Amino acid sequence: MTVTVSATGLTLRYGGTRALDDVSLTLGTGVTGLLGPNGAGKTTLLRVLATAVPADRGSFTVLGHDPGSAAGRQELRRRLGYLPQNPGFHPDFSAFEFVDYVAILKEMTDRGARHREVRRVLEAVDLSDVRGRRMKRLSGGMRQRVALAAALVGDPGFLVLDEPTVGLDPEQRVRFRELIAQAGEGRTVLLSTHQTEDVAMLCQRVVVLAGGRVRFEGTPAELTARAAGRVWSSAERDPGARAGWRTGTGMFRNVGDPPEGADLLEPTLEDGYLLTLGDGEREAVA
Ligand SMILES: Nc1ncnc2c1ncn2[C@@H]1O[C@H](COP(=O)(O)OP(=O)(O)OP(=O)(O)O)[C@@H](O)[C@H]1O
Repeated sequence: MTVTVSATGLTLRYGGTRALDDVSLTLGTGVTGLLGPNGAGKTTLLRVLATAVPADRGSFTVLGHDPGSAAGRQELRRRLGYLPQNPGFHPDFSAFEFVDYVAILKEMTDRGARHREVRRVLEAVDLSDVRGRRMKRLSGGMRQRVALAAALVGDPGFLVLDEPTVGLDPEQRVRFRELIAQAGEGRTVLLSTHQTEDVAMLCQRVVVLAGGRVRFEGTPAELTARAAGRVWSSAERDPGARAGWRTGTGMFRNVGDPPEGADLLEPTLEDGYLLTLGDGEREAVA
């Protein structure tokens, strides 16, 4: 993997809360998923990497740019696309006006070139037909796509997406996956999500964060492999299971340390994720 983003010892406190606690990681081109329970520090990490908030300690570089200096920060921001958790929309802006507004903030001063770029990114997210429609009249899924289009303005090398698929219906979610996969070709994309399925379907790499610390960094297959031999079927909930539930077949699916001779099942990425978290943390999983 050619490293494009590298972070060392990132630490950030909010009062008594350590939102990030000595986080080190590396990213390469392609899509990396960031998983973690509520309050794990995902949004904080994305905000730090997007230079929206400085870390108390630690350092990082993005595409060779070090935000430690004003010049490095500016270069980094020029190469960055950021879709925050709650992008603020002016409800009366049209989709075109919203993306154009972001393009102006991204220093695109030539009106003609800027408008061509706005049309290009709206086309990329399949919204050319509704570009004149007011934001307040777009569906939630369309609004998310407008926000993605805005993040894609200027062809950024590093794309940071904070829970981009939240609130989307299954069809929109799949459509969004297509767009993110396309965006990940030749770019570094880091997206946070609570959907282990998004990670299994989309990501080449995955980072698990809990309590502000990195608990896992690797491929989705490696995270899934953590649950190999640790998922089994039984007629009743196995008391030794860390998690267990009756599935649609009527049988229980148990995750944990199986008894002798258990009827083992194929693990999923979600199983590997659950086993990576501690007991208290697992309860916090959304
Ligand atoms: N501005 C802030 N002021 C005080 N505490 C904060 C602030 N932002 C985050 N925190 C705290 O830092 C910790 C990490 O929060 P963060 O939002 O990064 O987690 P998250 O993994 O994104 O959670 P979620 O999945 O719920 O969005 C939490 O304990 C949170 O309450």
